[in-house]
Amino acid sequence: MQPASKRTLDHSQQRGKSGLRDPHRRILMRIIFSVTAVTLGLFSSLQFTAGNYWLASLEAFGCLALVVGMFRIGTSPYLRRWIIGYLIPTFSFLVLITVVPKASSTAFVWAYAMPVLSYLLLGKKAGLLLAAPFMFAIAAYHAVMFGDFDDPASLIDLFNPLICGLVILLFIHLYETMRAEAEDELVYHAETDALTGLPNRSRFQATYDRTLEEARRSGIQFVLALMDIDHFKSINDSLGHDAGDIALKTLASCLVQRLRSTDFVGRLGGEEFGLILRDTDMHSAQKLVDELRQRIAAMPIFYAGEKFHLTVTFGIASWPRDSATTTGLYQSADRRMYLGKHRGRNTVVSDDAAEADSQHECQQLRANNAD
Ligand SMILES: Nc1nc2c(ncn2[C@@H]2O[C@H](COP(=O)(O)OP(=O)(O)OP(=O)(O)O)[C@@H](O)[C@H]2O)c(=O)[nH]1
Repeated sequence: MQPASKRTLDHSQQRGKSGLRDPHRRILMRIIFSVTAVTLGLFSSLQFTAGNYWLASLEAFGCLALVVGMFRIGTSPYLRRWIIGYLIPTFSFLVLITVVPKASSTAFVWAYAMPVLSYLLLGKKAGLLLAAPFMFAIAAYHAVMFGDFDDPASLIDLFNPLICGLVILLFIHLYETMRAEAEDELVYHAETDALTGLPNRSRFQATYDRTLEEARRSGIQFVLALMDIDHFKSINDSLGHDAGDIALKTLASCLVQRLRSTDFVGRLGGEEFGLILRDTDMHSAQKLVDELRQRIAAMPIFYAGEKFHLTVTFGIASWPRDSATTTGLYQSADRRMYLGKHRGRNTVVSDDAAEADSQHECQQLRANNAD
């Protein structure tokens, strides 16, 4: 079965893209923009001095666009468009200086830089799609212009740069494939709870923060549910730590199976789990969470020929009803979960009035737990 965490990732976070991660792409693009802007600025003033006014204006315009890009690239939501918008004219320019008459005879070496840049900035698939046509154009031009197919010495001269280009493309493709896989693997382990396969606390927190940002933009409400296993210590104490581990794993797959693909579940630590229920009001969430609670209570857990059951307590809070901030919402759900424990466990607490009445009970319980 696919690991639980993979099935709970939202689309925006699914991995599969290769190349550098966005923050690194932005840094690299800013450096590339600034170097190109300085170069174009210099060339523009030289062309102006030489009297080539149209070329000077074109280069000055390019320089200006890049300066704007330097400021926008850090936060622009259209990073990919900026990259493509930069690479296509740059590669076209490199093809141009290769094919214009009396240009440098070694200008074709720029073709080797194309796959490096486009793979790093766009990833494997888009990188190949963008670099290959430009490299092919340069190779075709060389074959037509300098290939004397009757002269073996000329053919060797032609094949050397062609084969070198192919080798570079092939190795960058292989390297990027392996690098992207290794990075995905690392990120997966850094964000995943090893026992249950669920997203761990840091991944949950990142998703929770992002959900709130999205909810602020869209105005669509969501519910945060915190869940804690009841008397888990006694399971460990009576049946052993392995039985406790089996219980955690069984519980994790139950949560993943029951929730919608748009919802998100993570293990926050120990026997505590967090659930983000998107596009849901408090009434529907309470119904769903209570069904979940009953399902968990009825679910048999098998260990070493033994069958046992466990129960859980939920505290739930709704955005924006209970709080408009991540911290406030979390505190609200956490407070209610503690109240549920205090009221005898195996329950779902979402009631504000009851909560207000019992603030001091909760504080007392926390103090006891701290002791
Ligand atoms: N088997 C197992 N036990 C764990 C793991 N992480 C935490 N625990 C145990 O979970 C237990 C938590 O106990 P408590 O915090 O006292 O909570 P509880 O017994 O569930 O009591 P209430 O929450 O008040 O209902 C401890 O015994 C921890 O050792 C784990 O990964 N595996």
